[in-house]
Amino acid sequence: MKGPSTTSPQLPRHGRGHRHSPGSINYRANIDALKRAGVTDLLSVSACGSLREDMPPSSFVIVDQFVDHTVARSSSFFGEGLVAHVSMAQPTCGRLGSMVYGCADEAAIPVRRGGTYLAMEGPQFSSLAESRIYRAWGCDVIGMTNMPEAKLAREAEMCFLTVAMVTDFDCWHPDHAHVQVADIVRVLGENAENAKRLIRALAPRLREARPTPCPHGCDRALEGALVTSPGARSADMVAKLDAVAGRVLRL
Ligand SMILES: CSC[C@H]1O[C@H](OP(=O)(O)O)[C@H](O)[C@@H]1O
Ligand SMILES: Nc1ncnc2[nH]cnc12
Repeated sequence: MKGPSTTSPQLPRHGRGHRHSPGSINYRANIDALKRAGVTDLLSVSACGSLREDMPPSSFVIVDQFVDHTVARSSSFFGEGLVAHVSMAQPTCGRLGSMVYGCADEAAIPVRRGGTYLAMEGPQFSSLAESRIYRAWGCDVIGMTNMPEAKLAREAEMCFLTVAMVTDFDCWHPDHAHVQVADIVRVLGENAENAKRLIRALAPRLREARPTPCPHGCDRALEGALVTSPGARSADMVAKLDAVAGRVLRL
């Protein structure tokens, strides 16, 4: 979501025609490009499996926590020559969460506030044993894309929120067949209109809220996070991170 006087750009993370697998999406390029385009608030709308009986297919869940179980992705903009440690204690933006919840309520879209998203590596779906473990861990929904997206959005000082569109019961439910792509695509199609209504309702609310700083500090996440002393910073890294971290690097 871009600043007050602009429209809301959308970015299909799997590329046009769904060419990128969850593990091969260039998440850093996506977040960097959005930051350069002036985006301040990022709503991640994602198809997810449900790990709970009371979050059935077609329901929407406003995710507020993540368990990152991905293993093979670049999950930070920072590293050798420019080290930073941001907090992920509250990985989603509470202000964005309240706005989305209000919009869903007004638009009579069934939505649940709060849920933990298990990010798996994929691209294969989970085994029954894995699905049962994630349920035992207290996770609510499962997907393959929101990590490292949420971590990178935090490093880029964006307000970030995931709306999980539940499409299936993964493979743990004794009364439901295990998940298949065709079911996900069908349920997504049935819920596309609700997702569009939600986003349309959110845009004007964001425009009203945005002139004020984020009350949860998402837009200041890098303050106090850089540990590499100015004299030891790699000029290359500083140049590369001009959009993501320019605000604090120029201080
Ligand atoms: C097409 S089924 C599996 C695919 O769906 C989800 O993607 P997204 O989060 O972009 O909606 C899931 O994480 C998998 O990547
Ligand atoms: N069951 C599932 N596991 C992982 N990603 C998903 N996306 C939609 N359903 C999913």
